[in-house]
Amino acid sequence: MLLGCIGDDFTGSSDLGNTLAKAGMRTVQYVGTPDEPAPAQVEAGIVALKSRSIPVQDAISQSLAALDWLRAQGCRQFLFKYCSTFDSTPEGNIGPVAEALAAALDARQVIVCPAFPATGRSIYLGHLFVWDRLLNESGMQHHPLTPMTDPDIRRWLSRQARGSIGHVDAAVVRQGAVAIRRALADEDSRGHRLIVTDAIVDDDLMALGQAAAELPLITGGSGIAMGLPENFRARGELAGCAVPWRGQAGPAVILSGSCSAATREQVDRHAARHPARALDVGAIMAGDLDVAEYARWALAQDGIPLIYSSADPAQVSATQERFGRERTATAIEAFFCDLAGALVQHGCTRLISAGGETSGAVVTGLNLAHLEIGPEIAPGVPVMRAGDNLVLALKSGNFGEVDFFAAAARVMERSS
Ligand SMILES: Nc1ncnc2c1ncn2[C@@H]1O[C@H](COP(=O)(O)OP(=O)(O)OP(=O)(O)O)[C@@H](O)[C@H]1O
Ligand SMILES: O=C(O)[C@@H](O)C(=O)CO
Repeated sequence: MLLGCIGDDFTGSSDLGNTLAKAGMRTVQYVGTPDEPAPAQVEAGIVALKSRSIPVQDAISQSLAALDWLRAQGCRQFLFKYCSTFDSTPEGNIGPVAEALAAALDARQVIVCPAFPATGRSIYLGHLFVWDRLLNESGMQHHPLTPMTDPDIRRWLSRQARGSIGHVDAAVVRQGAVAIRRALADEDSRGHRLIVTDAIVDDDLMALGQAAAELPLITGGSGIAMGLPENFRARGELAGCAVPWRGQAGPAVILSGSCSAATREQVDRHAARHPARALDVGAIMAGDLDVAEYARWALAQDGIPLIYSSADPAQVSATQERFGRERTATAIEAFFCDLAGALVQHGCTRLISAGGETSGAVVTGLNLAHLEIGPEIAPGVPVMRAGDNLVLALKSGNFGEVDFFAAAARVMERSS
């Protein structure tokens, strides 16, 4: 294994898998840190954790355990993948995990770059934009678990990190890899270990990737991985032949727990054309919803059934005030976890899930060890094979066009 990656959630890890596989690396996503060695042909391994919204110390220890395993597989370069909207709280977990990984690897000049231009995320003068909106005006200020209220990534990160934060701005990034390397070294000599780098378009990310060829640790969204495969290719280290992909027919079901603006639109569009049931969160909290009945309902439908808890910010706030933020999230996720298990047990072969935490719960309910990366459905969302008769699509909250769910079901059937 050449490149060892640690993802702080499951959809984000599949987003990264998509980028690396498209760029020609043989990539496997692992569900948590494996107990066994990886097969020799894996070139990029992604250990998907569910560490974005857990206590800081737990996120650090899980990430360090993942790092140990990746090192034991022979990796020489490591990537910590977090959200392109920098989802985190003033306490963490991005800064503390990045610093712990850097300390373990004795890494300096650690790039911090959540940019992902294909989905509208760019960084200019340290500020994160989602299309033409600053992060804190993009809808992310209403996120149920990690409301993002500050668009200045340097300032937000400095609240989480022990060390000071450096910055390489767009004017330097535009000059290419040599200038970036020089600027990273300058920031390092000023004592900054974590260094936010601007990136507006894919070319910026390719230049950053080239500049990072010899760096042990890189952190960011999936965009920062775009330029890395080329470094391994240039050294003649990639096998270079694609792994064949087989599509999957059979019953498809959608589970959506994301409350993002994009997902809510996708839910509305899909529900207007296909069977759909909204979950009553109060009934989940009271333990009154029968998972088996929902699974039976879904598998008896024509079309592509959708079961969702997705709700608008006012409903989410009201629910959280009534039941508590953590308790609500945990109960909804537990419901989706059990429902995913029941659906697959009774014949679902194409399972689509929306939301990172939700997808973490779904994958946990399926007891999977690893996922093979397949074709792209939308920027940042691949199909993944999870066994002989099961494929998954794990959609990050804000990704995908308005008809994403139907498109996903179609791409899942396709062989390449
Ligand atoms: N109706 C609701 N009321 C309150 N909380 C909800 C409701 N529906 C879902 N949730 C919780 O909100 C959280 C949504 O997070 P999730 O990561 O699944 O989506 P997302 O943040 O939009 O996706 P991503 O992390 O991929 O951007 C989950 O913990 C989920 O359980
Ligand atoms: O980077 C992103 O936006 C996604 O891969 C993600 O992590 C959302 O959970």
